[in-house]
Amino acid sequence: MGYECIVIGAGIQGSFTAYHLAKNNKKTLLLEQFVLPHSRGSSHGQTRIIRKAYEDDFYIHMLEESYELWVQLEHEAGVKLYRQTGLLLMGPENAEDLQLIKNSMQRNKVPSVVLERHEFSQHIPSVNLTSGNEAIVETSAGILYADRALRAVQTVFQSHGGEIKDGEKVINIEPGDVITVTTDSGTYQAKNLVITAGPWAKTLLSHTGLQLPLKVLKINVCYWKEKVPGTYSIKNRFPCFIQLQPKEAQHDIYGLPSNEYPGLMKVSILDNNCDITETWQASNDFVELNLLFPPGFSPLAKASIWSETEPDERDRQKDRRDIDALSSYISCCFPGLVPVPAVEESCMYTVTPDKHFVLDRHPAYSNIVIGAGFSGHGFKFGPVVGKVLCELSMGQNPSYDLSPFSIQRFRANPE
Ligand SMILES: Cc1cc2nc3c(=O)[nH]c(=O)nc-3n(C[C@H](O)[C@H](O)[C@H](O)COP(=O)(O)OP(=O)(O)OC[C@H]3O[C@@H](n4cnc5c(N)ncnc54)[C@H](O)[C@@H]3O)c2cc1C
Ligand SMILES: O=C(O)[C@@H]1CCCCN1
Repeated sequence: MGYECIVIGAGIQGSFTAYHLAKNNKKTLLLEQFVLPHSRGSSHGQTRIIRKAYEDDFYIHMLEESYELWVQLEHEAGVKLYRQTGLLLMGPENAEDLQLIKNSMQRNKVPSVVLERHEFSQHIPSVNLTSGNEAIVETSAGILYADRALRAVQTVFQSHGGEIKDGEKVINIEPGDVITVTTDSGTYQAKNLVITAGPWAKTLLSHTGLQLPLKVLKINVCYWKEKVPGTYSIKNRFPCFIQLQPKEAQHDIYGLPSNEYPGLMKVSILDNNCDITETWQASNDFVELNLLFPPGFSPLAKASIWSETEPDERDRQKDRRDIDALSSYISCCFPGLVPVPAVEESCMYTVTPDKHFVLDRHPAYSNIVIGAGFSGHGFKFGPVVGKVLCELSMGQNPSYDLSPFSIQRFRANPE
């Protein structure tokens, strides 16, 4: 029995693609290697940030629709998926990335409030603003309930006639006018295929003869205990935050208000778009990042903050340098937290050299569509990513200019 479309990978991107296909009356099969729900890819966990604080207008435009589609899913599934908390963005005055974000927010009329240094502690008493930093709050940002969202989108997909087969790993793909997909327990055929395999994208694409510059990084996700429970909680109206660091630090820090584990706040590290591109060609085991801290922080010279990993072997990676860097930051700026992580979890980023996604057709097979390389910031875009991958798969013109997300951009001499 053939399908109009098979989607490989039931993370947030594949699930939303399948959802849109089924809503367009396409007979769709969603294949997932693990039994659902699982925590071995990139879409698990209770929360993700949704924000419009981006440097690029195209992300902000996509997010405008994404917010609407999240609300639509809330109505369809009858569950609450979004909670407005605001996003506190802190960074060195006149830092280029902060200025670019501020400018694009202003250009796109993203609701925000500048917190002057003298009024900062009155509004956010539990955070020490680093000297020489400025702060801005994006008021409409918030959190998405990730696990709940994944369940909701899969349920609505099934209610539109979509079929999910979990616990079935795809082991081969034979391209053609009719594509044959072989799993460890069956063979399926379809006119179209969408590959949204997260950290396993490289392995799956190799069956189609395509190599993309994707790196899989293991991320330590840490939760820190509040000295006084509730200090940084959603109930106390504490926002999500992103701390931009000086360029030389090559990593930024972010956090979400305490919510999922009562009394514990999630604070982790993110890279700040610097030198991953430069180290791309290096065949070392780590992405080399030079860490440099603002005054008061313990300097760590030329440390590797994230381990590159094989997605099936991430638990073997035990690098802790990012945790040391976080402890220093927390001691300095979040005095209400115990600077030793209470819970450590892990997740994976699949990053492209420029941190923009891959949303494109396969260069050799136009009936194979690829969604990959979400580079640690793709969850919030799920509804729109699913929509454009569905449009590409149905042979329609996509609703957005997808040139920032093209495969062509990785070619040494793009035509
Ligand atoms: C710690 C962390 C924090 C993040 N924070 C944010 C945030 O605040 N805001 C935000 O917007 N984004 C955030 N992200 C990014 C976001 O979560 C990811 O971009 C997104 O979840 C990627 O989804 P995906 O569907 O591409 O991948 P995945 O969720 O990994 O899904 C891919 C699926 O494909 C399946 N698969 C792979 N190979 C096969 C095969 N051979 N056969 C069958 N199935 C297969 C996998 O098992 C997996 O379920 C964060 C990510 C991490 C790790
Ligand atoms: O996509 C986001 O908004 C977050 C920012 C912090 C790092 C993880 N991703």
